[in-house]
Amino acid sequence: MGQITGRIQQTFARLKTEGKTALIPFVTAGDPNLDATLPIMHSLVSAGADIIELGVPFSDPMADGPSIQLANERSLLSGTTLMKIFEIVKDFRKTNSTTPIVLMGYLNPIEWMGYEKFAQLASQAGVDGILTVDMPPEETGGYSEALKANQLDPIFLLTPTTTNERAKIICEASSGYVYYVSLKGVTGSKALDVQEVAGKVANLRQFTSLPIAVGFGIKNGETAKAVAKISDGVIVGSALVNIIADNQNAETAQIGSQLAQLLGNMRDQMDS
Ligand SMILES: O=P(O)(O)OC[C@@H](O)[C@@H](O)c1c[nH]c2ccccc12
Repeated sequence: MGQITGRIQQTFARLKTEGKTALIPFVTAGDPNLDATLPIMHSLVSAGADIIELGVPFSDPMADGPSIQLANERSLLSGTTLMKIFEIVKDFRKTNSTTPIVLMGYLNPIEWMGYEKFAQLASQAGVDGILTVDMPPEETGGYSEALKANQLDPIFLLTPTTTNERAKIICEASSGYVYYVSLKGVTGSKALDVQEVAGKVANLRQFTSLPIAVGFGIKNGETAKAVAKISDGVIVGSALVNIIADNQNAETAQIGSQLAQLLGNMRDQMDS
């Protein structure tokens, strides 16, 4: 008990020795359908993903913009549940034992299942970290404890309006990495000010030695490269989810290759 499996820590340690920044794609599990998710995950890894953020669909995803809201709808329509997501992760682990998986979502489905049962099943499936958008780190009431007891990293969000006082609390409650939200607004927003983000990330370093990954508004190789220079991880969501939407009636292999094209370009630019 209490032993950290540490796939996330190991990944960041490896990247550090390679002089690279983590590339972290987000897709909603079950989008456009349940069968597509496993091959999509493998495509993302082949294209250079270091960690996969897998969205757990929810009917009222208030932090999400239109693209990911629609992904949530497609996923729920295709019958995605937490239990089915655990099955997908289990299948993924049959051939990939190294790429960390972070489940990303809202508290409601997790509360329904109960923290302890959720944490046990997620861990058994091969999940590594949990990011619950609407869980404030100050009021974890057994949530973080249940995760940690099951070797899961609790990951929390920091935003441009987070005060230093709260940043300290959030960093202390986190393990694995912390997620810096680059701008005010919802997912899939337009412009990200790299200079401003650089200043914020530098400020956060005083509160944590954990890796700091940045998400929101990164949609091409150029921005990915710029953000990679000033952070430890580049998170890309809506740009990938838009590709899934545009190809939702295509063969899964086609979706995978389209996603790999964008992600591979980001990888190349980040590493160059
Ligand atoms: O979509 P963008 O702008 O590329 O940002 C990543 C983001 O989508 C992903 O990390 C995410 C999906 N849903 C969220 C809810 C809250 C915070 C972050 C997220």
